[in-house]
Amino acid sequence: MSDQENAKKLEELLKLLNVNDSDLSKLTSQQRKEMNEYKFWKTQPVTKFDEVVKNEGPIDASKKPEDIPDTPLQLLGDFEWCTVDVNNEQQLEDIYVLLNENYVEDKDSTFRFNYSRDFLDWALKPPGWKEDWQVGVRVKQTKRLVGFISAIPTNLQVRNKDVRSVEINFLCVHKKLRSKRLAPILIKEVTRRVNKHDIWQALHTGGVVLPSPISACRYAHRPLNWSKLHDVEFTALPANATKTQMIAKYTLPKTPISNIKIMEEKHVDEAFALFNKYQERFELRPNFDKEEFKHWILTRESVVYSYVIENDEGKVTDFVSFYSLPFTIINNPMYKDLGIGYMFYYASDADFEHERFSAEGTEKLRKRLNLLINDACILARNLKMDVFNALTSQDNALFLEDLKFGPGDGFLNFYLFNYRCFPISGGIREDETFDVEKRSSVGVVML
Ligand SMILES: CCCCCCCCCCCCCC(=O)SCCNC(=O)CCNC(=O)[C@H](O)C(C)(C)COP(=O)(O)OP(=O)(O)OC[C@H]1O[C@@H](n2cnc3c(N)ncnc32)[C@H](O)[C@@H]1OP(=O)(O)O
Repeated sequence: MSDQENAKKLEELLKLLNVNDSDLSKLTSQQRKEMNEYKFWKTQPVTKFDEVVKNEGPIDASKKPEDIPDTPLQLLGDFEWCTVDVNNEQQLEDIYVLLNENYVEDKDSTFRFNYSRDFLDWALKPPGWKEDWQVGVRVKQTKRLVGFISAIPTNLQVRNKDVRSVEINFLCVHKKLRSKRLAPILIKEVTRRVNKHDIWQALHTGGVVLPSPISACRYAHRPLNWSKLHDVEFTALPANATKTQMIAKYTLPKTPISNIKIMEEKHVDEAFALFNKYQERFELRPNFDKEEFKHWILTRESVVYSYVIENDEGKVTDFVSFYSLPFTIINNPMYKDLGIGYMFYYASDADFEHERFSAEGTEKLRKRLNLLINDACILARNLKMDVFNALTSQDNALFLEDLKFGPGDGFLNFYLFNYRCFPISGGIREDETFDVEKRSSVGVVML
């Protein structure tokens, strides 16, 4: 199937997702591949495209850790399993090299994610992380790392239920070993290792359509350095506009508008309480404890940045965080990388008195988020980031257009492994525009 046909199918799927708020049955085998063609996924405990979800909960709840084999799956002769010790500099370097040479690229192979060592150290080692869940495949003879997948623990809240889970990320197979069914083996091996710890559910995201997304969000981009984005062909010059006009359109003030400041340890208790209260509005969200909150949110240079706004009494009324994940620009004579800030978690006390979708509450929140996220964009620009990315998740649809985020080509599907779930709104309408009215009920951000 050509890329164009694939894109069309995805478009249809997204439309269906939007019109069928509580019914996955319309996500039929017409979308992407026939269910039967998912040779691996059709064997896994996931919701089928044509399945009508009646109740939310685990799909297969029959197993116990002792039922799970103690030894890894068989690999082809030339390869061997390894556990990658991310505390070991050389081994972290192995992951870094594998990802930087082989991880996600755009479809024209112009940009590739450039996960830094510090970023990986942050992403792979939250409180409760397990070395055993950083699963690698090496070439027996050379010990070169050619495959990787990771799991980190997370306590998810899916509507009113606590779901002890892992987040799966950084699945990567070396380019030379693609299409050899190594990915399903990595997925099965990480599943085995996680199941041994009596955990049976997982959250993962991806651009690919698999059975079956519980939500789909769209990427949106706010240029911070328009001329560079144009030079590297990330952004085109629209017809009827000049470069000068575009630069002027995206120019931001030199310094933030509010009294926003870096979040410090002393702000954590208040920011954490604010976060917990704010997150209650979402149907899918992580339940962080305070240590996790600190791990994910407190600023780490070049990795994640967080800021608070305090009122006159010194009380934290808002916080915002974004992470830094640059792109490597492949084969560009002028620039090697593109600085990218990604919207992460935020919270505001602007509308706690109202029901989430009331007109009054919405307007108050919209105003406050406009101020907060505009300041976040200014701070990101001052950190030399070239573009600020956000999904249509959370309450983002409230500020995206106002703050000149343009809709991107990319969509992100959210999946729950071994858990049936009604669809969750992803912040896009049937025509894929930002859904300002309904916004999104996805309150988890995956790296
Ligand atoms: C309780 C605990 C449970 C833990 C596990 C929960 C599930 C976690 C699931 C993983 C979440 C990962 C989250 C992230 O990290 S998303 C990021 C994924 N990584 C990349 O895109 C990096 C660049 N690409 C690659 O390295 C390879 O193309 C990968 C490794 C992606 C596939 O390698 P390859 O191209 O050489 O293919 P194959 O011949 O080995 O295998 C083909 C089979 O693999 C299915 N496939 C392809 N891509 C994905 C994908 N992104 N999620 C799930 N499945 C995927 C595909 O439908 C087919 O199955 P089926 O169509 O026949 O059925």
